[in-house]
Amino acid sequence: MKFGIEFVPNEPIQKLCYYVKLAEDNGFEFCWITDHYNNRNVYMALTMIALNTNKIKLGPGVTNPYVRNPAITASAIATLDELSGGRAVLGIGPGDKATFDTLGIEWVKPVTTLKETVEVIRKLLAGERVSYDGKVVKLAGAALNVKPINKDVPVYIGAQGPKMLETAGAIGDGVLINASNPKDFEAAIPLIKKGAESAGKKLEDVDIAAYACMSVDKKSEKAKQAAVPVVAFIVAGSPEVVLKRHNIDMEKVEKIREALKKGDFGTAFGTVDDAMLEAFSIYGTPEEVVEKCKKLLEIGVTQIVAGSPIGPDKEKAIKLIGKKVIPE
Ligand SMILES: C[C@H](OP(=O)(O)OC[C@@H](O)[C@@H](O)[C@@H](O)Cn1c2nc(=O)[nH]c(=O)c-2cc2ccc(O)cc21)C(=O)N[C@@H](CCC(=O)N[C@@H](CCC(=O)O)C(=O)O)C(=O)O
Repeated sequence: MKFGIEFVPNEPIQKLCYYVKLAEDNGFEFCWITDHYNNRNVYMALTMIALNTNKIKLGPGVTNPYVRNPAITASAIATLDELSGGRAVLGIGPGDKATFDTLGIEWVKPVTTLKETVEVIRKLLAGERVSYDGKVVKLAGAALNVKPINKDVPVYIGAQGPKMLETAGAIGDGVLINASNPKDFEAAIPLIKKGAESAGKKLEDVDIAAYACMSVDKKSEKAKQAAVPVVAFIVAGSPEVVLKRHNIDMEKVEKIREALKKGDFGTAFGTVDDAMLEAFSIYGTPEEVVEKCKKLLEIGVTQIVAGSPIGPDKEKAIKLIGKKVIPE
């Protein structure tokens, strides 16, 4: 079981560098930086982190094929790979509709767009001059001057929907699934397997990462309370099929959605119940978290990504996970 860590670049990058170095020193193998237009730039964050670490693999977790031309993303990843000494990974997903509505971007054929984007990025990173006349992606003789150290930069697909999961199995070296509970992986893994096999691969060729809301502390109740705000947002953004899978009280979901819209965080967070916390987070003492991680491993998850909030105290949580959760 591999362990990754996720950071949202919503605080000064120097602070993120400190946390990622601490994570590297505590046995985390992957660092994933989220990509949303309104936070600090993902590639500037990754550059600073690369210069302040020397082992941990790092990349966007996840970017999308709409806000940058594929050649720009390929150039950024090649540059990151060169300056990190071959440690770049590319996490890319379909992006989210709310963002594209805000930016006036049309969310055209997300599955097709992602497939074509990943195909041309791989060709560019392999040093090819690329002409491509796809349904969405068009290139006419594009080529990079910068060469990645690793010609096969691993590509992880951020996916949740069934078609996207199948596509991820087919085109990805890994899948990053925003989920924390075995039930979600029971549903996802057969789809990833189907996609992998349709591309002549085996399921074992795909790194299945649980991109989890994690909260670890010596005191279980403290860890639980720290997870509440993140779980409120996950509940509000979850599709009905996922909420029903976990028998979440739909009236409470509506109450949370309304409260978040109004900025009434007290009501929103106060409505989060234990069923929601069990469904959408991995929280507790290190011992409790180890048991929850074991269940994910049994179901076929191969990487656990400690996502926000990581713990009530990030620094303590990173050390606790390193010492008591990540196997020697
Ligand atoms: C497109 C969407 O895929 P989805 O995987 O469910 O999208 C939800 C999220 O995965 C997506 O918003 C991600 O970008 C969210 N996301 C992040 N999004 C961000 O913007 N930034 C991040 O940093 C980020 C991190 C992240 C990490 C893990 C993760 O799992 C997701 C993450 C969807 O609706 N899929 C459906 C329908 C697909 C579809 O549109 N099909 C159409 C079109 C087919 C075609 O495109 O050709 C059709 O069938 O006609 C499906 O998979 O079945």
